Amino acid sequence: MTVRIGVTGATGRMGREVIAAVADREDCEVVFAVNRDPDDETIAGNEIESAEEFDSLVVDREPTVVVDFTGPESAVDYADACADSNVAFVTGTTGFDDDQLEALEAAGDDVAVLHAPNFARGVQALLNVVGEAVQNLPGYDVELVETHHNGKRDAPSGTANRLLEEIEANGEFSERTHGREGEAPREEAEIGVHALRAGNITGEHEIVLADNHEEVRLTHRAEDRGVFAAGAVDAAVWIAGQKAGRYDFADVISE
Ligand SMILES: NC(=O)C1=CN([C@@H]2O[C@H](COP(=O)(O)OP(=O)(O)OC[C@H]3O[C@@H](n4cnc5c(N)ncnc54)[C@H](OP(=O)(O)O)[C@@H]3O)[C@@H](O)[C@H]2O)C=CC1
Ligand SMILES: O=C(O)C1=N[C@H](C(=O)O)C[C@H](O)C1
Repeated sequence: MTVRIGVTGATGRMGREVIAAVADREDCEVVFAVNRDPDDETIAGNEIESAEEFDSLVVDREPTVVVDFTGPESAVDYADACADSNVAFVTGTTGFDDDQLEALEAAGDDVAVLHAPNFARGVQALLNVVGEAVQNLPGYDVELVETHHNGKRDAPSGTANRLLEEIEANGEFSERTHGREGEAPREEAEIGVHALRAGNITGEHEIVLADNHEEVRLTHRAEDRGVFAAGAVDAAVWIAGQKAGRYDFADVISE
């Protein structure tokens, strides 16, 4: 069965990559690609249509799944529309607040919804090992540095937040300190969190664990956005066979 994919945020950095990744495969196809502000451009042979047409495109083109890389507010709207039309929803969008996350989760009562802040398999591996590193090094200082391009809106990154949850679940920490300025000595059990924004850097996450005699650095560096798009399309093909519920990229990888 060919998985029919609708793409949102089609002319964005990630939307373009998703369309290109689908074009490289034989098990799926793009049935529509929308953007808030479409122009006459085509991407890998796909016309870009207006996001205002989303609801009718979902009915007329019968996608199996929508893949979304936009912004939190629109991702929630798209998830709601998919839930109403019995279409699965995969989103890599980050920067959701608690209410938006709750709304996204609610869509999972009706259809399969997969939300992952990072579709790189290497980040999944990093998530698997970071807790163990923290457990093995009790009392070590932990700092997290994430570096992204100058167009990124949210900070810390969605991936950084996910890594922080993993770190906090595996050690005794007091608080997150976001950057330092002025008289700001390090508190013993704090986790320092630092967001760098520069140029066109695709995405780097580094966790530093150190005491006064040694340091361990766990680093993931995405070389290009194709790695995220490939994971998102893997997730879209995988979710086509799933029942309603909330899923994670780890569910895709574990099969
Ligand atoms: N999970 C993962 O692996 C990854 C996640 N991301 C996340 O994906 C998201 C998008 O990133 P990126 O592609 O770099 O961002 P871009 O700004 O390049 O693209 C976002 C796209 O979404 C559209 N958009 C934004 N807001 C709305 C809205 N309210 N309604 C409709 N369309 C909207 C934009 O349209 P317009 O042109 O009109 O502004 C644009 O086409 C971010 O949250 C980012 O953190 C990014 C990379 C990997
Ligand atoms: O905005 C980006 O570019 C990225 N966002 C994701 C995040 O917020 O974690 C994933 C990746 O690092 C690229």
